[in-house]
Amino acid sequence: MTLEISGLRFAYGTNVVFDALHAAPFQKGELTALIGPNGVGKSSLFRLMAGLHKPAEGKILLHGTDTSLLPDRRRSESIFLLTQHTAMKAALAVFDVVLLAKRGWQGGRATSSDIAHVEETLDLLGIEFLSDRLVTELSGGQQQLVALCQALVRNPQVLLLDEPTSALDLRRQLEVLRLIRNVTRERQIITFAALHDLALASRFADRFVLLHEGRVAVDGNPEEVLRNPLTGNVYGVRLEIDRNANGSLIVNADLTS
Ligand SMILES: Nc1ncnc2c1ncn2[C@@H]1O[C@H](COP(=O)(O)OP(=O)(O)OP(=O)(O)O)[C@@H](O)[C@H]1O
Repeated sequence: MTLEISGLRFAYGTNVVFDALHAAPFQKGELTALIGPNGVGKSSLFRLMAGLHKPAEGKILLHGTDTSLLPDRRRSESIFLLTQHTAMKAALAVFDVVLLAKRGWQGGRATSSDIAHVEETLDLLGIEFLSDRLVTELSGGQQQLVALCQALVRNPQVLLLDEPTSALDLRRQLEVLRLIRNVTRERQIITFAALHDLALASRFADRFVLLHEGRVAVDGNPEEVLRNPLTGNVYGVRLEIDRNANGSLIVNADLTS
């Protein structure tokens, strides 16, 4: 199974965000970090992939099927988008919002297997102790973990995570990205995460895709992309890349002017 993007053109009115965007196919079991400066189009690309926007031209193909032709229900079962600003406005318990996500479009009562799956997923993210708390009364980071739980419990084929660690503390950022990478491999999901912390992203992503001026500017494994001189140029910084004793990449960024 692959996801392919070809000849994608998309604009908000006269603001052209993508102009003939192409990317090499994305494979199942791979975590891709979607990177680029603010406003480059990461969230817009996610919304296009999730079918919330329609491209003016071009296609997004999942298993060779144009995703814009999939019925809404099929598309929402296959592709899950976790947005940056997940609204947790209903005064429902954590367990119930995750169960609602699990049930999705199905009517009727929750089965014992649904309940077991919700419990397992809360446990996987280490937030089973929040089960009975109202989501409206959680911290920003706790809400982000609940939203991730909603994503994982759905078992999508494509997982789109828009800045999934932005509200998390240092340890949680590492734990959550490790979990996302492991789940991606074990369940053979095609996962994308929009991330701004390139050093953190390089520790867990298989592939970096850097967006710039409506296209893919650099694409490759994290080290290749970070060492490509274009990457620093796109961000308007001088980048120096090193490795620490554990083999993790160190990313030093300096202003060029
Ligand atoms: N609903 C909208 N209507 C009009 N323009 C929009 C809308 N959403 C985004 N844009 C514009 O489209 C461009 C891409 O925005 P997008 O949110 O996709 O960028 P991003 O890479 O996700 O940014 P960030 O890193 O800041 O989250 C920006 O110029 C933005 O101002």
